[in-house]
Amino acid sequence: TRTSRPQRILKAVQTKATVGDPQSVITAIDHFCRHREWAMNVGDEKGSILDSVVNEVSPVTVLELGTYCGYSTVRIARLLPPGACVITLEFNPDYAAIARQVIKWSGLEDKVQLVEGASGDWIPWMKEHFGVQAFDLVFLDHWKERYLPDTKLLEECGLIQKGTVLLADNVICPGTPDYLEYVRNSPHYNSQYYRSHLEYTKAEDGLEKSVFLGY
Ligand SMILES: Cc1ncnc2c1ncn2[C@@H]1O[C@H](/C=C/CNC(=O)c2cc(-c3ccc(F)cc3)cc(O)c2O)[C@@H](O)[C@H]1O
Ligand SMILES: [Mg+2]
Repeated sequence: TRTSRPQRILKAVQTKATVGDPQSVITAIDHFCRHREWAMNVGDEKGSILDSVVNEVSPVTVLELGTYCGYSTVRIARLLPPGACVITLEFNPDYAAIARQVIKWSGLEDKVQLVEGASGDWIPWMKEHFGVQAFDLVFLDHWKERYLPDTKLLEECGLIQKGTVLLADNVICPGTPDYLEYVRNSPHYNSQYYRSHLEYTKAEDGLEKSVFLGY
C-alpha cells in the first residue's frame, strides 16, 4: 500500500482536528480507528482510565515507553500543568516522525520530549541527559516482553522511587504475564487492575496500576 497506517492516522488528524486543540486530535484518532482502521492506540475507554490516573498522580515528570502515533502522549500531555513534561521513547523512526506531527498539531510540543531510540539504551541516560531525579508516572505501552526488563532497569537506575506509579497497558490482551506476576507478587509494589476493553473492541483488556512502596 502507498501510505502506512500511521500516515493515514496523521491525515485524519490534519483533516478532522483543530490545530492547538488536543481533545479534537484525540477524537479524530478515535473516530478513525473505530470506523475506518483499527490501530493500537490505548483508545478512548482505557484512555479515560489513563486520564484519571494522570489527574490523581498530577505528575511533574512522566515517562512513556512506546510512542507509536502519539495518541497517549497527547492524552497525558494535555493534562499536565506548566513546567511538567512527558518524555516518550520510540525506536521506529517512521512512527516517531508521525508522532512529532500529531503532537505538534495538538500544540503540546512544549510539554513533550520525544526521544528516538530503544528504551533499554535510553533509560540509563535519563538522569544525566534529562536531569530526571525519578519519574512520578511511567506509562508502559511498548513491546510487551520489554515491560519487565525495563521496569527492573528503571529500578536499578534509581528512576523509580517511593510513590512512583507504573501504569501498564495490555496486561490481558496481548498480555504481559511475567510483568503482572512480578508487580503483583513483589512486596515493593501495591498493584491494582483496572478492567476495561481492548481499544475499539469488545474484547477484555485492562490497565495495571502499580505504586512503588520504597525499599
Ligand atoms: C524497546 C522499545 N523501545 C522503544 N520503542 C519501542 C520498543 N518496543 C516497541 N516500541 C515501539 O512501541 C510501539 C509498540 C507497541 C506494542 N504494542 C502492541 O503490540 C499492542 C498490541 C495490541 C494488540 C491487541 C490485540 C491484537 F489482536 C493485536 C494487537 C494492542 C495494544 O494496545 C498494543 O500496545 C511501537 O511504536 C514500537 O515502535
Ligand atoms: Mg497498548
